[in-house]
Amino acid sequence: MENHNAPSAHPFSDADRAAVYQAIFNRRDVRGQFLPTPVPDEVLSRVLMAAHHAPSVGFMQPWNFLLVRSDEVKQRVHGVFSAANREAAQMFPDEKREIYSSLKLQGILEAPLNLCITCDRTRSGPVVIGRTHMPTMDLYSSVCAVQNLWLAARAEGLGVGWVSIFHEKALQDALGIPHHIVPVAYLCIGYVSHFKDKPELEQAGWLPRLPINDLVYFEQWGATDSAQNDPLTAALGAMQAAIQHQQVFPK
Ligand SMILES: Cc1cc2c(cc1C)N(C[C@H](O)[C@H](O)[C@H](O)COP(=O)(O)O)c1[nH]c(=O)[nH]c(=O)c1N2
Repeated sequence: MENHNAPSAHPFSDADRAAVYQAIFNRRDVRGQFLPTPVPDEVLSRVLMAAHHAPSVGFMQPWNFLLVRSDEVKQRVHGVFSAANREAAQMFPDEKREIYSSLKLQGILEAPLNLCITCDRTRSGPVVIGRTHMPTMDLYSSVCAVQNLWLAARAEGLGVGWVSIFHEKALQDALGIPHHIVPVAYLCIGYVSHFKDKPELEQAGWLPRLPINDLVYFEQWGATDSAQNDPLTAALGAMQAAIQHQQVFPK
């Protein structure tokens, strides 16, 4: 993993670079392995600050961070999840419904900390640099904050699980969020007994990880390198196989 071609101004050592990839490749969506150990404020302040340093369209910073620690509020949110989850199960075809119902899809009550990351779509007025023609960019900015927090949390040894099985209005009401503020992500956060090696949905046979070479196009939509002789295609294929066999980016 040595970076022989790094320009001289490259600020990361090989070890630092490897640590970034380690956080990315060993991050997991955690639903079931939470420990009750509280998250110290020093650690929490670091992951929240990482979220606050995410990119945002027009530097809009449309996020807020609503921390939930009380059992009473968690129970309310869990009720909102349960109602939506019962409806969700009915939406899947018969052959998938049984697996769906067996999946654990949240750790709201077990995680010592819950966090709702929101998007205030009005934050810097109606005209925002970069959002003039694609209005959803503010929502994507809040998602960038989620991902920053998720990776920082992994580096801290904290598990994060994203729960999105809610009626939006019911979640807003449970948390006292005004209806013009979008609850982008409801996250369950805490130390964990272990991180799984693979996504739980992959392990459960729900879906496999897609081959990256089916997703990379050249010059025009849909144009994969079907001859498989492009060096990038070869490198990506080899890397995906190695990751699948845990040969690179070990924990
Ligand atoms: C926008 C969004 C929304 C959700 C999720 C993720 C994202 C990005 N995920 C987690 C998701 O299932 C998980 O990321 C994938 O299965 C891949 O697994 P890893 O995150 O790599 O462990 C998720 N998981 C879950 O158990 N309940 C949920 O409601 C959701 N919702």
